Amino acid sequence: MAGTEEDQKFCLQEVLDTFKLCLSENKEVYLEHYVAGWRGLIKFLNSLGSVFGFISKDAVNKIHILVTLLNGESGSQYVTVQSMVTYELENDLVDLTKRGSHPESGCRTLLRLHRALRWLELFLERLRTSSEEGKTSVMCSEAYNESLSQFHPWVVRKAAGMAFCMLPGRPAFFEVMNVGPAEQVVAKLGEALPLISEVYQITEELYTRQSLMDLP
Ligand SMILES: CCCCCCCCCCCCC/C=C/[C@@H](O)[C@H](COP(=O)(O)O)NC(=O)CCCCCCCCCCCCCCC
Repeated sequence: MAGTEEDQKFCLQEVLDTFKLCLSENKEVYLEHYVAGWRGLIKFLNSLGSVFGFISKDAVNKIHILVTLLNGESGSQYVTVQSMVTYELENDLVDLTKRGSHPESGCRTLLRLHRALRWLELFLERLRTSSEEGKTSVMCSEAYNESLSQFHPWVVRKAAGMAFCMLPGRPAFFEVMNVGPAEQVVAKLGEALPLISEVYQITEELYTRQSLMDLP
């Protein structure tokens, strides 16, 4: 079925463009574009094969929760991450210390993606500075161990570790990024990373300020 979203090829440029759109003039993070950025990344993950299915399934679930909130009757409160946080906190829509009546709040859902964004930042930086012989599986697991893994139970860490071993080598990986020869991929990564870092940093500061870093 040509033309469906699933069929469209991943393109790093597209993800870059989406992350560019994420920040408003006064440095608020637009939820719509944040979610679209993740959608693009998941397209990439899906093109790597079904061993990554359990990862993309969880990410798709989380995106779905956020999109439902965005399109719901209080959608106007979810335009930016900042407005979402204010709205959910003011209306007691967040389980702050233990899981209760709001297991799928926007705040806790976004926090999971936010933690994964740190992994992405570390991984892409390794990829950008790697040599031709660099092993993507090693870069990926190092980035994971430095970030996301601390939030995952043993069984998830184990499954993730096994999936990383199935990652294609650097040349095939670069090919899937779909932006031309290796030097161009490296240049595009260099463009994308500051944008991803800034979105990460702004969210990190907001969540820290509001004591939302440990949402159950
Ligand atoms: C390219 C290789 C991709 C490797 C992806 C590395 C991340 C590994 C994450 C493993 C997550 C396993 C699934 C389960 C997760 C959940 O338990 C856990 C906690 O949620 P809960 O509190 O609701 O229970 N969820 C999470 O931590 C969120 C994980 C979201 C992962 C999104 C990963 C998307 C990866 C996109 C790859 C893009 C590559 C970029 C190249 C340009």
